[in-house]
Amino acid sequence: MAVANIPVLDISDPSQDEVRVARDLVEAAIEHGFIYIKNTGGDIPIDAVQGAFHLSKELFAAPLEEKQQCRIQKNNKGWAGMQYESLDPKNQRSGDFKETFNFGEFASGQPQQPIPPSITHHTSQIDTFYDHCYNLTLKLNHLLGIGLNVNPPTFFRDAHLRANGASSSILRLLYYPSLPMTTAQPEANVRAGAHSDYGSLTMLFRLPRQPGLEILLPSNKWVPVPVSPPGTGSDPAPPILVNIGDLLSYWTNGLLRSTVHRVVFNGGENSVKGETDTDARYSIAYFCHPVGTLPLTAVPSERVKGFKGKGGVKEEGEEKVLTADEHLMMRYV
Ligand SMILES: O=C(O)CCC(=O)C(=O)O
Ligand SMILES: [Fe+2]
Repeated sequence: MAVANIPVLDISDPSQDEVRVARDLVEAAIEHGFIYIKNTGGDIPIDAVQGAFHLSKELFAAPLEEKQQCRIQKNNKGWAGMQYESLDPKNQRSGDFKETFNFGEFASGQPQQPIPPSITHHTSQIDTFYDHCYNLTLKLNHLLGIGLNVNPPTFFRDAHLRANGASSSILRLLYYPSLPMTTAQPEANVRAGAHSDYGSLTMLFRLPRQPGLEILLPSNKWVPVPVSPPGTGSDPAPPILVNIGDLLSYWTNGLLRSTVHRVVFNGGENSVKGETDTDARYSIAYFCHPVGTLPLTAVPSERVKGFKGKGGVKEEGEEKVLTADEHLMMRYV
């Protein structure tokens, strides 16, 4: 059965040539919009990832009232219950079969939002994990700058630096309960409806043998994205899946691809060999956004400027330049 042919890169191996890795990253971002980053603990310690999954299980197992006290707000932070979100409302009859909890950035080690009391003893762990994700996305943004020959190569990295202002970046825990036998109607077959992500980059952590994610190919065919692609089976953790979001695609005139994806119940015709787990599924996403007030001016890269794809930033003087937050607001409506 066909699976997504997404390249696996090792960006934490110091013996690798940085420019070469950066170019491979850019080519994968152009062709697939998705890239696997080998996870050998070099950038994010393996026990930090495992710890985040344990914490996630504790959080979703907390009493309903505790989670309801933290309901998601307009600022996109907090808990959303089953079928609250519908990522593909045109094609879905019911909401996504999932619960989510969104963490915004902490300030001085403290959450800026209500946290279920059951997990308050883990707040510093959440803060640390958020920071690991933030730092890895800075590294990825730097590599994209190098790979696209942006002048200066720190252009994208600087656009995401906390020191330059607040961003809408979110660390999201996701819990997809197993499907009760009695609800096996076709419309219940969606854990997360078809969508593309809004920000610049997303990093996704998954658990071994917990498949379900699919991407839509340019040929309009859905293919599964294996959790552990060839070459990663003996790594201490599955690779981190990185994908390009709508903002970065817009900013690069469509050169970098923001690929539509969804999460389905496994066991269907698209299931990956050896990945047929039917339990509840947990995943963790970090949605990276630039500094909110940052104007999305033309990327100083010949390759980006020379690419005439769909949409894209306006030439100076042509139209109002959007800020990162204005771009996000447009995506919300
Ligand atoms: O859970 C997953 O595998 C993907 C989730 C996702 O695409 C999202 O939350 O944007
Ligand atoms: Fe997504």
